[in-house]
Amino acid sequence: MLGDQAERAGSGLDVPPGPLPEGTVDLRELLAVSVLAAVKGGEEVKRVRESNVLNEKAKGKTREGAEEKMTSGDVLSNRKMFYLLKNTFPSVQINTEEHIDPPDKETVFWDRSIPEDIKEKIQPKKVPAESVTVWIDPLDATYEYTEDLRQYVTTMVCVAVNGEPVVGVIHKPFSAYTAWAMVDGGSNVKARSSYSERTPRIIVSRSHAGKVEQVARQTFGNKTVIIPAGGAGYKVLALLDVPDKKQEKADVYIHVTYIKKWDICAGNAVLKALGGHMTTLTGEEISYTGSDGNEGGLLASINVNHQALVDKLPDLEKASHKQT
Ligand SMILES: Nc1ncnc2c1ncn2[C@@H]1O[C@H](COP(=O)(O)O)[C@@H](OP(=O)(O)O)[C@H]1O
Ligand SMILES: [Mg+2]
Repeated sequence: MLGDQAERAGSGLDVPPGPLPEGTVDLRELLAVSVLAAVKGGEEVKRVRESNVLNEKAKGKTREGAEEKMTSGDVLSNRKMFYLLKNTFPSVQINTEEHIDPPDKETVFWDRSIPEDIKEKIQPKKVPAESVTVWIDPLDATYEYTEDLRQYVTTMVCVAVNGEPVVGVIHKPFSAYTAWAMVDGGSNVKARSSYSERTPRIIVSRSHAGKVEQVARQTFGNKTVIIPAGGAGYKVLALLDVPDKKQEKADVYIHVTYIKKWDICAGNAVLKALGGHMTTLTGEEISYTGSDGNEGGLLASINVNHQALVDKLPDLEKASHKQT
């Protein structure tokens, strides 16, 4: 099935097809290459997991003291995704989670094919190359990946224009599923038909939870259903209509600790394209340019009153301080 999907996404070439025009980039082409990059990265992620040789390493610690891990899945996916995008759009700023080792350069190029569904739904749209920032997460839910909890794992690409998330791709390598969306363009994924606003099921981190569980209960009531899950990509997909048996469903996604922009940009773009919202806990938009960190926590929702949720969340923040 992944084979079909890779075919639909186009394929990589090992020789350059000739330069694209400089100075401007076409967001539709960026979307097509982002889908291809997420699929190709996903193939590496899957291959390494199936080999059972992860070469797991500690990368450091989060501010909260959780161990940050890195595996061959992260490194090899990163190389594929980064060079596919960099070789196709050399003048675009690309920010990626993992370190790139220039001697390890990969010769992989886009074959210029745009998948039919993208051609049908999206019109070409040129923007200045310098206004674009691409964010790559070569393996979201690394922690769960090392525990062989494959359902949580995604690869993601996001394209921001002047800091606004505009194109998002979230790919599940182990389910051969890809969601993509472009703000004011189109998408291959949609919102569910209904959401529970009064008693929302809240999806939260299982490995970087902070105090999110206690405070969510204090804010939304003791009966609130809390779903702990890995991966920011997975948690955004939980808010949407995703045809994957292993995908849980939720009404709101909340994250209270620090998080990096490559973890959240693609989900933010997808939600925004579908009329949803991803903001800090105080309702501010997140700018996907400059620094790679997001300090204000995360609140993501779609087809519910996002502002009403924001208005409840100061309580959540106060409650979190009381708990210490
Ligand atoms: N406090 C924190 N500091 C740094 N990264 C964090 C973090 N909380 C979450 N993340 C990152 O955000 C992603 C989703 O987290 P979670 O699964 O806990 O919801 C994971 O990305 P990666 O797996 O890509 O590293 C995780 O490492
Ligand atoms: Mg990652």
